[in-house]
Amino acid sequence: MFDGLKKKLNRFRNDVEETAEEKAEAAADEAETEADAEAESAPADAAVEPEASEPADTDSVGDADVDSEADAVDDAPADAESVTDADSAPEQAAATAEGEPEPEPATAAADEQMVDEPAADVDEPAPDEAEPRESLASDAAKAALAEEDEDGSSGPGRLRRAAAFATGKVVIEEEDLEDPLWELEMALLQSDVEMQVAEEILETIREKLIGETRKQVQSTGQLVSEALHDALYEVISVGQFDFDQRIAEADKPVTLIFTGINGVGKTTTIAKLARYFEKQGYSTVLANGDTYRAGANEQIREHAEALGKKLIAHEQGGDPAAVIYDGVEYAEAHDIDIVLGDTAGRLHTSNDLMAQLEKIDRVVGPDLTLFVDEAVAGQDAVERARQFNDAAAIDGAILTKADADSNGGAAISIAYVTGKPILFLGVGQGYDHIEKFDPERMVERLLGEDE
Ligand SMILES: Nc1nc2c(ncn2[C@@H]2O[C@H](COP(=O)(O)OP(=O)(O)OP(=O)(O)O)[C@@H](O)[C@H]2O)c(=O)[nH]1
Repeated sequence: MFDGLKKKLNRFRNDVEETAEEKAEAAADEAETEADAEAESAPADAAVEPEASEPADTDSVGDADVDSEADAVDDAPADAESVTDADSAPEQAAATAEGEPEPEPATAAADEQMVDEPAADVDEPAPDEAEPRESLASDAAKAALAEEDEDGSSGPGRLRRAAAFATGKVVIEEEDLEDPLWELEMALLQSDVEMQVAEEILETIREKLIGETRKQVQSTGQLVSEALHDALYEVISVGQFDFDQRIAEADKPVTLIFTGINGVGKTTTIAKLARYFEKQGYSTVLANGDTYRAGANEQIREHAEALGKKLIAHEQGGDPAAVIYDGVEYAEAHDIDIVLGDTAGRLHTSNDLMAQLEKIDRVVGPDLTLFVDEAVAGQDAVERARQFNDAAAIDGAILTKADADSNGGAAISIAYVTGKPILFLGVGQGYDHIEKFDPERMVERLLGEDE
Protein backbone atom coordinates (compact mmCIF):
# COMPACT_ATOMS: atom_id res chain seq x y z
CA MET A 1 0.00 0.00 0.00
CA PHE A 2 1.31 3.44 -1.01
CA ASP A 3 4.70 1.90 -1.87
CA GLY A 4 5.50 4.33 -4.68
CA LEU A 5 4.97 7.39 -2.50
CA LYS A 6 6.81 5.79 0.38
CA LYS A 7 9.89 5.33 -1.81
CA LYS A 8 9.73 8.96 -2.93
CA LEU A 9 9.48 10.25 0.64
CA ASN A 10 12.45 8.10 1.58
CA ARG A 11 14.42 9.51 -1.31
CA PHE A 12 13.74 13.03 -0.04
CA ARG A 13 14.97 12.10 3.43
CA ASN A 14 18.17 10.64 1.97
CA ASP A 15 18.70 13.62 -0.33
CA VAL A 16 18.49 16.15 2.50
CA GLU A 17 20.65 14.01 4.72
CA GLU A 18 23.35 13.74 2.08
CA THR A 19 23.23 17.43 1.22
CA ALA A 20 23.37 18.54 4.85
CA GLU A 21 26.23 16.22 5.69
CA GLU A 22 28.22 17.22 2.63
CA LYS A 23 27.80 20.90 3.45
CA ALA A 24 28.72 20.38 7.05
CA GLU A 25 31.81 18.40 6.10
CA ALA A 26 32.85 21.14 3.69
CA ALA A 27 32.33 23.78 6.38
CA ALA A 28 34.34 21.75 8.86
CA ASP A 29 37.16 21.40 6.31
CA GLU A 30 37.18 25.17 5.88
CA ALA A 31 37.35 25.65 9.62
CA GLU A 32 40.30 23.28 9.80
CA THR A 33 42.07 25.04 6.96
CA GLU A 34 41.61 28.36 8.73
CA ALA A 35 42.92 26.88 11.94
CA ASP A 36 45.96 25.49 10.13
CA ALA A 37 46.64 28.85 8.52
CA GLU A 38 46.48 30.55 11.90
CA ALA A 39 48.72 27.97 13.50
CA GLU A 40 51.32 28.39 10.77
CA SER A 41 51.28 32.16 11.08
CA ALA A 42 52.16 31.96 14.81
CA PRO A 43 55.32 34.03 15.64
CA ALA A 44 58.50 32.28 14.49
CA ASP A 45 60.47 33.41 17.57
CA ALA A 46 58.12 31.68 19.96
CA ALA A 47 59.94 30.66 23.12
CA VAL A 48 59.08 26.99 22.82
CA GLU A 49 60.70 23.98 21.24
CA PRO A 50 59.33 23.12 17.79
CA GLU A 51 58.28 19.66 19.10
CA ALA A 52 56.04 21.26 21.68
CA SER A 53 54.07 23.04 18.99
CA GLU A 54 54.02 20.08 16.60
CA PRO A 55 50.58 20.12 14.96
CA ALA A 56 48.05 17.95 16.71
CA ASP A 57 45.71 15.52 14.99
CA THR A 58 43.63 17.83 12.81
CA ASP A 59 40.52 15.73 13.43
CA SER A 60 40.45 17.20 16.86
CA VAL A 61 38.96 20.36 15.36
CA GLY A 62 35.78 18.46 14.68
CA ASP A 63 35.85 16.62 17.99
CA ALA A 64 36.85 19.43 20.24
CA ASP A 65 34.43 20.85 22.75
CA VAL A 66 34.66 24.43 21.60
CA ASP A 67 32.82 26.00 24.49
CA SER A 68 34.71 24.42 27.34
CA GLU A 69 38.09 24.89 25.69
CA ALA A 70 37.41 28.43 24.73
CA ASP A 71 36.34 29.14 28.30
CA ALA A 72 39.48 27.59 29.63
CA VAL A 73 41.58 29.84 27.42
CA ASP A 74 39.63 32.87 28.53
CA ASP A 75 40.08 32.02 32.17
CA ALA A 76 43.79 31.33 32.16
CA PRO A 77 45.32 33.09 29.21
CA ALA A 78 48.90 32.91 30.46
CA ASP A 79 48.94 29.31 31.55
CA ALA A 80 50.10 27.65 28.39
CA GLU A 81 51.01 24.32 29.97
CA SER A 82 47.79 23.77 31.77
CA VAL A 83 45.74 24.81 28.75
CA THR A 84 47.13 21.72 27.03
CA ASP A 85 44.59 19.02 27.83
CA ALA A 86 44.09 15.33 27.44
CA ASP A 87 43.90 15.50 23.64
CA SER A 88 47.45 16.79 23.45
CA ALA A 89 48.90 14.24 25.87
CA PRO A 90 50.93 12.53 23.12
CA GLU A 91 52.69 15.82 22.40
CA GLN A 92 53.52 16.17 26.05
CA ALA A 93 54.94 12.67 26.07
CA ALA A 94 57.09 13.53 23.08
CA ALA A 95 58.27 16.71 24.74
CA THR A 96 59.19 14.79 27.90
CA ALA A 97 61.17 12.27 25.94
CA GLU A 98 63.17 15.12 24.44
CA GLY A 99 64.20 16.10 27.96
CA GLU A 100 61.75 18.90 28.36
CA PRO A 101 60.41 19.68 31.83
CA GLU A 102 57.59 17.29 32.74
CA PRO A 103 54.27 18.93 31.88
CA GLU A 104 51.22 18.98 34.11
CA PRO A 105 49.32 15.70 33.92
CA ALA A 106 46.29 15.91 31.66
CA THR A 107 43.76 15.45 34.42
CA ALA A 108 40.78 17.23 35.82
CA ALA A 109 43.13 18.61 38.46
CA ALA A 110 45.04 20.32 35.70
CA ASP A 111 41.82 21.84 34.44
CA GLU A 112 41.04 23.12 37.91
CA GLN A 113 44.48 24.60 38.08
CA MET A 114 43.78 26.46 34.84
CA VAL A 115 40.94 28.25 36.48
CA ASP A 116 42.42 28.72 39.92
CA GLU A 117 45.95 29.87 39.20
CA PRO A 118 46.25 33.61 38.82
CA ALA A 119 47.77 34.38 35.44
CA ALA A 120 50.17 36.97 36.89
CA ASP A 121 51.86 34.41 39.19
CA VAL A 122 52.88 32.14 36.41
CA ASP A 123 56.18 32.51 34.72
CA GLU A 124 55.35 30.67 31.54
CA PRO A 125 55.43 31.36 27.81
CA ALA A 126 52.78 33.68 26.42
CA PRO A 127 49.60 31.89 25.24
CA ASP A 128 50.16 32.39 21.53
CA GLU A 129 53.56 30.75 21.82
CA ALA A 130 52.45 27.31 22.95
CA GLU A 131 48.74 27.20 22.36
CA PRO A 132 47.62 23.81 21.08
CA ARG A 133 45.86 23.43 17.75
CA GLU A 134 42.36 22.76 19.03
CA SER A 135 42.33 25.92 21.07
CA LEU A 136 43.30 27.87 18.00
CA ALA A 137 40.52 26.23 16.02
CA SER A 138 38.05 26.99 18.76
CA ASP A 139 39.24 30.55 18.90
CA ALA A 140 38.94 30.81 15.13
CA ALA A 141 35.34 29.58 15.33
CA LYS A 142 34.62 31.95 18.20
CA ALA A 143 36.22 34.86 16.40
CA ALA A 144 34.27 34.04 13.27
CA LEU A 145 31.03 34.05 15.19
CA ALA A 146 31.92 37.36 16.85
CA GLU A 147 32.90 38.81 13.46
CA GLU A 148 29.58 37.76 11.98
CA ASP A 149 27.71 39.19 14.92
CA GLU A 150 29.58 42.48 14.47
CA ASP A 151 28.67 42.49 10.78
CA GLY A 152 25.10 42.18 11.90
CA SER A 153 24.78 39.26 9.52
CA SER A 154 21.85 37.13 10.50
CA GLY A 155 21.20 33.44 10.01
CA PRO A 156 23.62 30.58 9.97
CA GLY A 157 26.49 31.75 7.79
CA ARG A 158 29.41 29.71 6.57
CA LEU A 159 31.55 30.20 9.64
CA ARG A 160 28.63 29.88 11.99
CA ARG A 161 27.90 26.56 10.37
CA ALA A 162 31.53 25.57 10.74
CA ALA A 163 31.43 26.46 14.40
CA ALA A 164 28.16 24.59 14.77
CA PHE A 165 29.71 21.54 13.19
CA ALA A 166 32.69 21.80 15.53
CA THR A 167 30.27 21.48 18.42
CA GLY A 168 28.58 18.47 16.81
CA LYS A 169 25.65 20.38 15.31
CA VAL A 170 24.51 20.94 11.75
CA VAL A 171 22.44 23.88 10.62
CA ILE A 172 20.17 23.35 7.61
CA GLU A 173 19.84 26.30 5.27
CA GLU A 174 17.30 27.12 2.60
CA GLU A 175 19.77 26.45 -0.22
CA ASP A 176 20.41 22.97 1.18
CA LEU A 177 16.74 22.16 0.71
CA GLU A 178 16.16 23.76 -2.68
CA ASP A 179 16.87 20.73 -4.86
CA PRO A 180 15.44 18.07 -2.54
CA LEU A 181 12.25 20.12 -2.07
CA TRP A 182 11.85 20.53 -5.80
CA GLU A 183 12.26 16.77 -6.24
CA LEU A 184 9.76 16.18 -3.45
CA GLU A 185 7.19 18.49 -4.99
CA MET A 186 7.47 16.65 -8.31
CA ALA A 187 7.20 13.32 -6.50
CA LEU A 188 4.08 14.40 -4.61
CA LEU A 189 2.39 15.68 -7.75
CA GLN A 190 3.28 12.50 -9.63
CA SER A 191 1.73 10.59 -6.75
CA ASP A 192 -1.55 12.44 -7.32
CA VAL A 193 -1.25 14.67 -4.27
CA GLU A 194 -3.37 17.71 -4.97
CA MET A 195 -1.34 20.84 -5.79
CA GLN A 196 -2.35 22.96 -2.81
CA VAL A 197 -1.83 20.00 -0.49
CA ALA A 198 1.68 19.45 -1.90
CA GLU A 199 2.45 23.13 -1.37
CA GLU A 200 1.22 22.99 2.20
CA ILE A 201 3.41 19.97 2.88
CA LEU A 202 6.48 21.70 1.41
CA GLU A 203 5.79 24.85 3.38
CA THR A 204 5.61 22.95 6.65
CA ILE A 205 8.83 21.09 5.89
CA ARG A 206 10.57 24.35 5.03
CA GLU A 207 9.40 25.95 8.28
CA LYS A 208 10.47 22.98 10.34
CA LEU A 209 13.87 22.40 8.77
CA ILE A 210 15.40 25.70 7.79
CA GLY A 211 17.69 27.09 10.45
CA GLU A 212 17.14 23.94 12.46
CA THR A 213 20.16 22.82 14.41
CA ARG A 214 20.64 19.13 14.59
CA LYS A 215 21.31 18.03 18.12
CA GLN A 216 24.33 15.84 18.68
CA VAL A 217 22.18 12.77 19.32
CA GLN A 218 20.06 13.33 16.23
CA SER A 219 20.86 12.47 12.64
CA THR A 220 19.78 14.76 9.83
CA GLY A 221 17.64 11.83 8.65
CA GLN A 222 15.75 11.87 11.95
CA LEU A 223 15.25 15.60 11.69
CA VAL A 224 13.86 15.26 8.17
CA SER A 225 11.64 12.35 9.22
CA GLU A 226 10.15 14.45 11.98
CA ALA A 227 9.50 17.34 9.58
CA LEU A 228 7.94 14.99 7.03
CA HIS A 229 5.85 13.36 9.72
CA ASP A 230 4.49 16.67 10.96
CA ALA A 231 3.87 18.01 7.44
CA LEU A 232 1.97 14.89 6.35
CA TYR A 233 0.08 14.54 9.61
CA GLU A 234 -1.06 18.13 9.40
CA VAL A 235 -2.83 17.62 6.06
CA ILE A 236 -3.97 14.03 6.58
CA SER A 237 -5.57 14.56 9.97
CA VAL A 238 -7.81 17.48 8.97
CA GLY A 239 -11.29 17.19 10.50
CA GLN A 240 -10.66 13.89 12.29
CA PHE A 241 -13.20 12.81 14.86
CA ASP A 242 -13.77 9.57 16.71
CA PHE A 243 -16.19 7.70 14.47
CA ASP A 244 -16.86 4.85 16.90
CA GLN A 245 -17.60 7.29 19.68
CA ARG A 246 -19.93 9.26 17.44
CA ILE A 247 -21.89 6.08 16.66
CA ALA A 248 -21.93 5.01 20.29
CA GLU A 249 -23.26 8.35 21.47
CA ALA A 250 -25.86 8.91 18.73
CA ASP A 251 -29.55 8.17 19.32
CA LYS A 252 -30.54 4.87 17.74
CA PRO A 253 -31.23 4.10 15.05
CA VAL A 254 -28.21 5.85 13.58
CA THR A 255 -28.65 6.59 9.88
CA LEU A 256 -25.62 6.61 7.59
CA ILE A 257 -25.97 7.68 3.95
CA PHE A 258 -23.36 6.75 1.34
CA THR A 259 -22.67 8.91 -1.72
CA GLY A 260 -20.20 8.67 -4.56
CA ILE A 261 -20.18 7.46 -8.14
CA ASN A 262 -20.96 3.87 -9.17
CA GLY A 263 -18.26 1.31 -9.59
CA VAL A 264 -15.89 2.53 -6.88
CA GLY A 265 -16.90 -0.04 -4.28
CA LYS A 266 -19.72 1.78 -2.53
CA THR A 267 -22.01 -1.23 -2.19
CA THR A 268 -19.16 -3.46 -1.04
CA THR A 269 -18.23 -0.80 1.53
CA ILE A 270 -21.77 -0.79 2.93
CA ALA A 271 -21.55 -4.56 3.28
CA LYS A 272 -18.13 -4.30 4.96
CA LEU A 273 -19.48 -1.76 7.43
CA ALA A 274 -22.43 -4.03 8.24
CA ARG A 275 -19.82 -6.61 9.25
CA TYR A 276 -17.72 -3.98 11.08
CA PHE A 277 -20.72 -2.89 13.17
CA GLU A 278 -21.76 -6.47 13.81
CA LYS A 279 -18.36 -7.10 15.38
CA GLN A 280 -18.98 -4.16 17.67
CA GLY A 281 -22.31 -5.61 18.72
CA TYR A 282 -24.57 -3.36 16.61
CA SER A 283 -27.42 -4.60 14.44
CA THR A 284 -27.86 -3.10 10.95
CA VAL A 285 -30.40 -2.87 8.15
CA LEU A 286 -29.46 -2.06 4.54
CA ALA A 287 -31.59 0.31 2.42
CA ASN A 288 -31.03 0.61 -1.30
CA GLY A 289 -31.54 4.24 -2.22
CA ASP A 290 -29.93 3.67 -5.63
CA THR A 291 -33.19 3.37 -7.48
CA TYR A 292 -31.74 4.70 -10.74
CA ARG A 293 -29.49 1.85 -11.77
CA ALA A 294 -30.79 -1.43 -13.11
CA GLY A 295 -29.28 -4.29 -11.18
CA ALA A 296 -28.53 -2.22 -8.08
CA ASN A 297 -31.08 -4.12 -6.00
CA GLU A 298 -29.67 -7.52 -6.96
CA GLN A 299 -26.13 -6.39 -6.24
CA ILE A 300 -26.84 -5.20 -2.71
CA ARG A 301 -29.22 -8.10 -2.05
CA GLU A 302 -26.39 -10.57 -2.62
CA HIS A 303 -24.36 -8.85 0.08
CA ALA A 304 -27.34 -8.66 2.46
CA GLU A 305 -27.98 -12.37 2.05
CA ALA A 306 -24.33 -13.26 2.46
CA LEU A 307 -24.21 -11.28 5.69
CA GLY A 308 -27.64 -12.29 6.94
CA LYS A 309 -28.92 -8.69 6.97
CA LYS A 310 -32.34 -7.31 6.14
CA LEU A 311 -32.54 -5.26 2.93
CA ILE A 312 -35.16 -2.61 2.25
CA ALA A 313 -35.56 -2.00 -1.49
CA HIS A 314 -38.14 -0.48 -3.85
CA GLU A 315 -38.71 -0.88 -7.55
CA GLN A 316 -36.25 0.76 -9.94
CA GLY A 317 -37.20 4.42 -10.48
CA GLY A 318 -38.65 4.84 -7.00
CA ASP A 319 -37.90 7.69 -4.60
CA PRO A 320 -34.56 7.15 -2.82
CA ALA A 321 -35.67 9.21 0.19
CA ALA A 322 -38.73 6.95 0.55
CA VAL A 323 -36.57 3.79 0.56
CA ILE A 324 -34.29 5.11 3.27
CA TYR A 325 -37.26 6.35 5.25
CA ASP A 326 -38.65 2.80 5.16
CA GLY A 327 -35.25 1.57 6.35
CA VAL A 328 -35.39 3.89 9.36
CA GLU A 329 -38.97 2.82 10.11
CA TYR A 330 -37.93 -0.82 9.95
CA ALA A 331 -35.01 -0.14 12.29
CA GLU A 332 -37.23 1.64 14.78
CA ALA A 333 -39.81 -1.13 14.68
CA HIS A 334 -37.22 -3.90 15.09
CA ASP A 335 -34.85 -2.20 17.46
CA ILE A 336 -32.05 -2.11 14.88
CA ASP A 337 -29.10 0.13 15.76
CA ILE A 338 -27.89 1.34 12.40
CA VAL A 339 -29.41 2.03 8.95
CA LEU A 340 -26.95 1.87 6.04
CA GLY A 341 -28.45 3.73 3.07
CA ASP A 342 -27.00 3.48 -0.44
CA THR A 343 -27.71 6.26 -2.95
CA ALA A 344 -27.44 6.62 -6.72
CA GLY A 345 -23.95 7.57 -7.72
CA ARG A 346 -24.00 9.87 -10.68
CA LEU A 347 -26.98 12.04 -11.43
CA HIS A 348 -27.24 14.23 -14.49
CA THR A 349 -26.27 17.41 -12.72
CA SER A 350 -25.01 18.39 -9.32
CA ASN A 351 -28.45 20.01 -8.86
CA ASP A 352 -30.07 16.58 -9.17
CA LEU A 353 -27.57 15.18 -6.74
CA MET A 354 -28.16 17.99 -4.31
CA ALA A 355 -31.94 17.63 -4.68
CA GLN A 356 -31.70 13.90 -3.94
CA LEU A 357 -29.55 14.40 -0.83
CA GLU A 358 -31.59 17.39 0.34
CA LYS A 359 -34.74 15.34 0.17
CA ILE A 360 -33.11 12.46 2.11
CA ASP A 361 -31.91 15.06 4.59
CA ARG A 362 -35.41 16.45 5.01
CA VAL A 363 -37.16 13.11 5.20
CA VAL A 364 -34.80 11.06 7.40
CA GLY A 365 -32.22 13.52 8.78
CA PRO A 366 -29.21 11.19 8.49
CA ASP A 367 -26.60 11.29 11.21
CA LEU A 368 -23.69 11.14 8.77
CA THR A 369 -23.33 11.43 5.00
CA LEU A 370 -20.22 9.56 3.86
CA PHE A 371 -18.52 9.98 0.51
CA VAL A 372 -17.04 6.81 -1.00
CA ASP A 373 -14.43 6.74 -3.73
CA GLU A 374 -11.49 4.62 -4.74
CA ALA A 375 -7.96 5.51 -3.67
CA VAL A 376 -6.63 4.34 -7.02
CA ALA A 377 -8.57 7.14 -8.78
CA GLY A 378 -6.04 9.63 -7.35
CA GLN A 379 -6.70 13.21 -8.47
CA ASP A 380 -10.09 12.22 -9.90
CA ALA A 381 -11.21 10.98 -6.50
CA VAL A 382 -10.01 14.22 -4.89
CA GLU A 383 -11.90 16.28 -7.45
CA ARG A 384 -15.08 14.23 -7.01
CA ALA A 385 -14.84 14.58 -3.24
CA ARG A 386 -14.67 18.33 -3.68
CA GLN A 387 -17.68 18.34 -6.03
CA PHE A 388 -19.84 16.09 -3.85
CA ASN A 389 -18.95 18.11 -0.77
CA ASP A 390 -19.85 21.32 -2.60
CA ALA A 391 -23.15 19.87 -3.83
CA ALA A 392 -24.24 18.54 -0.44
CA ALA A 393 -21.88 18.68 2.50
CA ILE A 394 -20.34 15.35 3.44
CA ASP A 395 -19.25 14.43 6.96
CA GLY A 396 -16.39 12.18 6.00
CA ALA A 397 -14.87 10.00 3.28
CA ILE A 398 -14.12 6.33 2.76
CA LEU A 399 -11.40 5.34 0.32
CA THR A 400 -11.72 1.90 -1.23
CA LYS A 401 -9.01 -0.15 -2.97
CA ALA A 402 -6.23 1.38 -0.90
CA ASP A 403 -4.64 -2.07 -1.09
CA ALA A 404 -4.15 -1.54 -4.81
CA ASP A 405 -2.96 2.04 -4.55
CA SER A 406 0.74 2.74 -4.77
CA ASN A 407 0.44 6.53 -4.92
CA GLY A 408 -1.47 7.54 -1.81
CA GLY A 409 -2.29 10.94 -3.32
CA ALA A 410 -6.03 10.73 -2.66
CA ALA A 411 -5.50 9.49 0.89
CA ILE A 412 -3.21 12.42 1.58
CA SER A 413 -5.32 15.07 -0.13
CA ILE A 414 -9.03 14.46 0.43
CA ALA A 415 -9.30 15.64 4.03
CA TYR A 416 -7.34 18.82 3.36
CA VAL A 417 -9.33 19.64 0.21
CA THR A 418 -12.80 18.98 1.67
CA GLY A 419 -12.11 19.80 5.31
CA LYS A 420 -13.76 16.45 6.12
CA PRO A 421 -11.85 13.46 7.45
CA ILE A 422 -11.14 10.12 5.84
CA LEU A 423 -12.81 7.62 8.16
CA PHE A 424 -12.10 4.21 6.61
CA LEU A 425 -9.85 2.57 4.05
CA GLY A 426 -11.02 -0.38 1.98
CA VAL A 427 -8.10 -2.78 1.84
CA GLY A 428 -9.39 -5.76 -0.12
CA GLN A 429 -12.46 -7.49 -1.49
CA GLY A 430 -13.47 -9.44 1.60
CA TYR A 431 -16.04 -8.22 4.12
CA ASP A 432 -13.34 -7.86 6.76
CA HIS A 433 -11.13 -5.81 4.50
CA ILE A 434 -11.95 -2.44 5.96
CA GLU A 435 -9.70 -0.48 8.24
CA LYS A 436 -10.55 2.46 10.44
CA PHE A 437 -8.47 5.34 9.15
CA ASP A 438 -5.83 6.44 11.59
CA PRO A 439 -3.79 9.48 10.43
CA GLU A 440 -0.86 8.57 12.65
CA ARG A 441 -0.77 5.05 11.27
CA MET A 442 -1.04 6.38 7.73
CA VAL A 443 1.96 8.66 8.27
CA GLU A 444 3.95 5.86 9.88
CA ARG A 445 3.10 3.66 6.93
CA LEU A 446 4.42 6.29 4.54
CA LEU A 447 7.60 6.93 6.48
CA GLY A 448 8.17 3.59 8.17
CA GLU A 449 10.82 1.05 7.33
CA ASP A 450 8.59 -1.99 6.98
CA GLU A 451 4.88 -2.39 6.08
N1 LIG B 1 -9.11 -4.59 -4.01
C1 LIG B 1 -10.25 -4.06 -3.56
N2 LIG B 1 -11.38 -4.20 -4.28
C2 LIG B 1 -12.51 -3.63 -3.79
C3 LIG B 1 -12.51 -2.89 -2.60
N3 LIG B 1 -13.78 -2.44 -2.39
C4 LIG B 1 -14.52 -2.89 -3.43
N4 LIG B 1 -13.77 -3.62 -4.29
C5 LIG B 1 -14.19 -4.25 -5.51
O1 LIG B 1 -14.60 -3.27 -6.44
C6 LIG B 1 -15.60 -3.78 -7.30
C7 LIG B 1 -16.76 -2.82 -7.33
O2 LIG B 1 -17.37 -2.85 -6.07
P1 LIG B 1 -18.90 -2.55 -5.86
O3 LIG B 1 -19.19 -2.53 -4.43
O4 LIG B 1 -19.68 -3.42 -6.75
O5 LIG B 1 -18.91 -1.08 -6.32
P2 LIG B 1 -19.97 -0.16 -6.82
O6 LIG B 1 -20.28 -0.63 -8.21
O7 LIG B 1 -19.38 1.17 -6.59
O8 LIG B 1 -21.25 -0.20 -6.04
P3 LIG B 1 -22.35 0.81 -6.46
O9 LIG B 1 -21.89 2.16 -6.14
O10 LIG B 1 -23.50 0.39 -5.66
O11 LIG B 1 -22.55 0.65 -7.92
C8 LIG B 1 -15.97 -5.15 -6.73
O12 LIG B 1 -15.32 -6.13 -7.48
C9 LIG B 1 -15.40 -5.12 -5.33
O13 LIG B 1 -15.02 -6.39 -4.86
C10 LIG B 1 -11.27 -2.75 -1.88
O14 LIG B 1 -11.17 -2.10 -0.83
N5 LIG B 1 -10.19 -3.35 -2.42
